[in-house]
Amino acid sequence: MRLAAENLSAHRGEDLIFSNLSFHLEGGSALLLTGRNGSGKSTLLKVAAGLLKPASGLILFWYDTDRKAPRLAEAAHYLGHRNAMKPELSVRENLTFWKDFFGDHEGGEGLSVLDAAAAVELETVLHLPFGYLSAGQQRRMAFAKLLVAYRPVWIVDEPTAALDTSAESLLSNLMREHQKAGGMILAATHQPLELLNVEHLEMKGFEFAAQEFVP
Ligand SMILES: Nc1ncnc2c1ncn2[C@@H]1O[C@H](COP(=O)(O)OP(=O)(O)OP(=O)(O)O)[C@@H](O)[C@H]1O
Repeated sequence: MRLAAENLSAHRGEDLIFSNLSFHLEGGSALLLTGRNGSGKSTLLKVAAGLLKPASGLILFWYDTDRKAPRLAEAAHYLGHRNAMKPELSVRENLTFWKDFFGDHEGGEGLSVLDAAAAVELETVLHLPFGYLSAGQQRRMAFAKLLVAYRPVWIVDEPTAALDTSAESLLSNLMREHQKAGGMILAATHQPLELLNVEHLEMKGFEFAAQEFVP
């Protein structure tokens, strides 16, 4: 498994947020994006997840040496700032929806809804409307969405924001387990995540990008 980003640049509105970024990742490794607020971390993750079109460059993903995915997004889960759960549906209904909607990607199998909830230590609140959970419980449950359907790549934006230290280490541990099973992680964070085989990329923001841009 291999990922290559070549000369990526992206705009938000009129502003060039980053330019000519390149990185390479192998299965089991992680790219950790750091940088001040507004420096472009979420923008880069959205480009990787196929939610924003880059102004230039490409992201390519290979399952093995000679088989390329049509798009990285098809092999990836994306967990953004928002949890993407319906507040009025129960936790079980939300996770069941996502499990059916995503289905498993080749190469692995997602956990059952109960096992995924147990993995984030919330199996006792499956019957509650998602909207009743605390902010930290909601974030943990949103993370369980990554577990119910298999994807080799996890793209996660501030996955542990608003979490207490024990939940932070719980999710870090689940991310390391994903890496040990050969998975890849792209993460933006202000907290230390303690992932394995980490490449760091510090985002600098658009003032810097404008100086660097070579169209
Ligand atoms: N829809 C938009 N239109 C115009 N500008 C935008 C839009 N969305 C974001 N931006 C700008 O793009 C820049 C990069 O934002 P981005 O969310 O990628 O930063 P970030 O590094 O993830 O920040 P944070 O650490 O606060 O999450 C910011 O200056 C932001 O104001």
